[in-house]
Amino acid sequence: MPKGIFRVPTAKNETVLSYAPGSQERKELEAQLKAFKQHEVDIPMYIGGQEIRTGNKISMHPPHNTKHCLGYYHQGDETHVYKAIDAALTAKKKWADLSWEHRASIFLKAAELVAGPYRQKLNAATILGQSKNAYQAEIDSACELADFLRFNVQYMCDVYAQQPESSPGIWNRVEHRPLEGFVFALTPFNFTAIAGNLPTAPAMMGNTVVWKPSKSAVYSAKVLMEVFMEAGVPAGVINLVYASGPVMAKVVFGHPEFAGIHFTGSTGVFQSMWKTIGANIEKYKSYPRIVGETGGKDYILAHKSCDAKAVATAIVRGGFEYQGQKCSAASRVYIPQSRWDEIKTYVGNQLSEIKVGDPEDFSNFVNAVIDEASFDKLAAAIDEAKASKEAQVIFGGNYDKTEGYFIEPTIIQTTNPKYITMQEELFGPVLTLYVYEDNKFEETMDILDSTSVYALTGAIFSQDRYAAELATQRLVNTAGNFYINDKPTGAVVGQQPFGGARGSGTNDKAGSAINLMRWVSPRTIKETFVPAHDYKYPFLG
Ligand SMILES: NC(=O)c1ccc[n+]([C@@H]2O[C@H](COP(=O)([O-])OP(=O)(O)OC[C@H]3O[C@@H](n4cnc5c(N)ncnc54)[C@H](O)[C@@H]3O)[C@@H](O)[C@H]2O)c1
Ligand SMILES: N[C@@H](CCC=O)C(=O)O
Repeated sequence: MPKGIFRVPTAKNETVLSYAPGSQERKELEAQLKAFKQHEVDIPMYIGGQEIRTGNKISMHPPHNTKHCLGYYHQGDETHVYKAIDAALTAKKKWADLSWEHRASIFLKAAELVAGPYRQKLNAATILGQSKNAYQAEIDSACELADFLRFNVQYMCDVYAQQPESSPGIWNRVEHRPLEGFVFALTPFNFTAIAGNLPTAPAMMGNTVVWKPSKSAVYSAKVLMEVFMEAGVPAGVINLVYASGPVMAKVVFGHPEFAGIHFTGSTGVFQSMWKTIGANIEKYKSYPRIVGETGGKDYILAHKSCDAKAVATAIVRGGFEYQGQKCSAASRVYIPQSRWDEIKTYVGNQLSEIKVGDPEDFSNFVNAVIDEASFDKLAAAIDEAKASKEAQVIFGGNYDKTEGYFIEPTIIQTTNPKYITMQEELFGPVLTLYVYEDNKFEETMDILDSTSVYALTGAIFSQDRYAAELATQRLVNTAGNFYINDKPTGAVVGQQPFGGARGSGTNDKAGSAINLMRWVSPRTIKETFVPAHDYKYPFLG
């Protein structure tokens, strides 16, 4: 037990390295990419500290070079999910009883490993497995992940420090117990940092975890697991399983010790899991915590007073970085008529410079989308727009899956502000734009508010302070992360706590004390120093 009231190191955001030609980090990353490509990796599951190989081997291929095989992972089944739950429950007591400062040390060490010796392994695995360019990998798998780990340690202390008042003669205190049972972490393909955060945040608070990554991000998940083990996460605290989503869901949500789910992914999957949990509610020992950050239909709204070049840059970066596969990516845009020609020219100039291709060639800004299903969905949306009377493809519109799943950055202009792609998440480099009459700014905000079920991120561009304030107020429920004169992507841990409401999730703000609070069950302890010896009220004499 601790013999001091310790202060953890103050968290600071990890510096983003430049990867400029000739830089040390670039040489290291290139060497790591080469090393990963030279031999096929064989990835086991990690359950209770054991490496589990089933022989049911699934091959992994870079989305931008589908003929290349990166290696294999061993697919599990129902029995492995049960094993992982048992391992988590077995490890639980010892882990929950470990003093918090030792848990803190483990995750602070993990952050140092991420920022140091594992940086280029994580970046290279993310570049190859998830088709991110060097900059996108760096801000995700190196910087955001290190930030999650360091800031969460600080927030853990903030949670523990929340203590009640005590009146004379008594001492009230609250302890933040981990949840009873195990936590299920279910992670998406698009951010290695999110895959690292979802199991570690509950674990940091004393929980043990069963973790299933996306099948498209197993390569980086394996490197994450190596980091956790080297940092000293004990056997059974985080168990990495690759079984299909529905198989995982059946076993996990049917288990009486299921204590909570930490999910990031699509809205449809989240809603179906919530229904299953609801249907099973009588099976559980406690009411499970359901934390999910899900889809978005994120917007840019430009006012007639906007800085046109800044809007154009926000469209290009916010819409097309990482192929628009950020939940925060700008995917619907509202532009006033009087500024459209100017903005369109700037967008066109920037897009004409952008190269699409393999992320291992550092000059490519846009790389491949994650898989064939995503490619086909995006290609179909583009074709539909080309054929529609309400829409036209004004930039891009080409696609090709010969070598990898490449979609050209595409802008659809529509005359219908409720056109299908103004409403539904596509999750790719396809953005839809509507030009409104300058005097319909307020009406356009009402349309924006009622067009989509999502409320994740949004941006207003305005040099007119009254218009900026009006939009901030009028659009209050349209985004959990709202930007003024900036693109709606790129939230930084510790600076812009991230998450949305409505159909975009439970808004428990990843990388914040709000999120960590979901992984504890507080117990209030009242101690009375001199207990009463008489039952009578004073006025009874
Ligand atoms: N709001 C946020 O913070 C945030 C961040 C990143 C991604 N996202 C969202 O994630 C989505 C993209 O990620 P994705 O394609 O990996 O999402 P996804 O919903 O397809 O998958 C997420 C995880 O759920 C699993 N899964 C899929 N179907 C399942 C089922 N029927 N039962 C149980 N598990 C199942 C997947 O294997 C994966 O591990 C987008 O909708 C994006 O907006 C949101
Ligand atoms: N936090 C990231 C998005 C994560 C979702 O994919 C951003 O703000 O761009």
